[in-house]
Amino acid sequence: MPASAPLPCIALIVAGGSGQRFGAERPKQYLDLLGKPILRHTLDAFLNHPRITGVQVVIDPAWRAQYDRAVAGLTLPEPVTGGATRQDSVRNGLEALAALAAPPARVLIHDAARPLTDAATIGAVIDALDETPGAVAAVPVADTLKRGAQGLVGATVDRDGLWRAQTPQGFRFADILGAHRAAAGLALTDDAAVAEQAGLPVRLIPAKEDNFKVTTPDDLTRAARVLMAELGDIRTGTGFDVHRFTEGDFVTLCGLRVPHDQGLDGHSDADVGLHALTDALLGALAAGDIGSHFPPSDPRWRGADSARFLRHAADLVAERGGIIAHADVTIICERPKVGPHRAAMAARIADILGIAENRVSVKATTTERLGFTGRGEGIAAQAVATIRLPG
Ligand SMILES: Nc1ccn([C@@H]2O[C@H](COP(=O)(O)OP(=O)(O)OP(=O)(O)O)[C@@H](O)[C@H]2O)c(=O)n1
Ligand SMILES: C[C@](O)(CO)[C@H](O)COP(=O)(O)O
Repeated sequence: MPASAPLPCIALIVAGGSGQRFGAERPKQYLDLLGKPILRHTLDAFLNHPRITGVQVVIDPAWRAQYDRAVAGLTLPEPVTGGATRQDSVRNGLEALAALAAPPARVLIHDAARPLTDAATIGAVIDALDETPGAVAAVPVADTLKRGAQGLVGATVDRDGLWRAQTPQGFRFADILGAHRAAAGLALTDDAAVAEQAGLPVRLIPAKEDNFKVTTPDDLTRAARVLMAELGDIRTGTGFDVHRFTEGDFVTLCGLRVPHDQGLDGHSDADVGLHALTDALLGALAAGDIGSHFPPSDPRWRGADSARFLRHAADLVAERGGIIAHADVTIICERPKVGPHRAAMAARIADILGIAENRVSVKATTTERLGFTGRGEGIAAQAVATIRLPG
């Protein structure tokens, strides 16, 4: 039997508040969080969710220009005008959805001021609607609760069974529309309370602490910290190396034996490219330089294959739980010509580092016959590497 199509589910994003507790010059949902308005973070979370079939935003038209900035580039239905309270704004949004030619079967009501909602929570709230008319994302209370009285502890409140309600709060559409209509005039701070008034069962969906509501400036700082931690600790290192020419008939460059009428002088195989890149990775890790890991005074490294040095640096990144995002090496010499070997060199580096070839670049330049490389006295190389460590 073919599986039935998922029921349409609209995300109703309420962004009609004025953010009095935040106290900014504009409502908090229009403030930037790491360069993007809070509202846009929220919208992206729902627009990118495969189970959400549409998004309707509720706003205060006084802030229309800010709204337009936040949704630039998106195709959304015209926003609905909010009301004096969150409850009014939600009801206005539901009425607008009810007026559609095809109202949705389900609705997820969500605060614009919760920009860090994860896909799993959205999915879990939607899934719960198969069994119950309502579902609310929530976090169990973990702290001991006190009721205050004139700055003193008046009483300790039993926290057993207590949860902190978040959004999204999901409902079967006809149920919550009726419940909101019936609750008009009451002062209820969330839609689960509206459903409760109507006697609708609402399931608690364990959610994440990171799905907090931006209410004060401290919350905005916290949200930026959470996003930065998700990005991880991104670092860039640079490396530079030089080896002089000596007698010989090949040079080793970026792990490849390149025929030439001279060789390169060095304790190891004198691979300037791999040495510069090893230093770039060590630099990104703030873990010293190639000389401190492989001292030239140590006979073990005489004539060594420099791939070993580079692999060691890559292993150090992996030991820290990191990844190598890219590596870029520039070889500086008049001769030999590097161009014909560039692709093979990049492939060799990618192989040593265990990363995709499209994350490695090998370039070459001359110095217009200027300086020691220009006079053909040796080869220099510089490298840049970017790594990402866990945040
Ligand atoms: N009249 C209102 C009040 C609130 N909201 C929205 O409801 C969500 C949660 O409300 P809250 O955090 O209380 O926002 P504000 O009312 O803006 O804040 P404050 O209470 O500090 O003024 C927010 O996304 C807010 O924009 C709304 O759409 N219409
Ligand atoms: C809906 C809500 O986000 C659930 O925690 C909350 O009720 C919003 O309003 P509040 O004024 O910040 O309580």
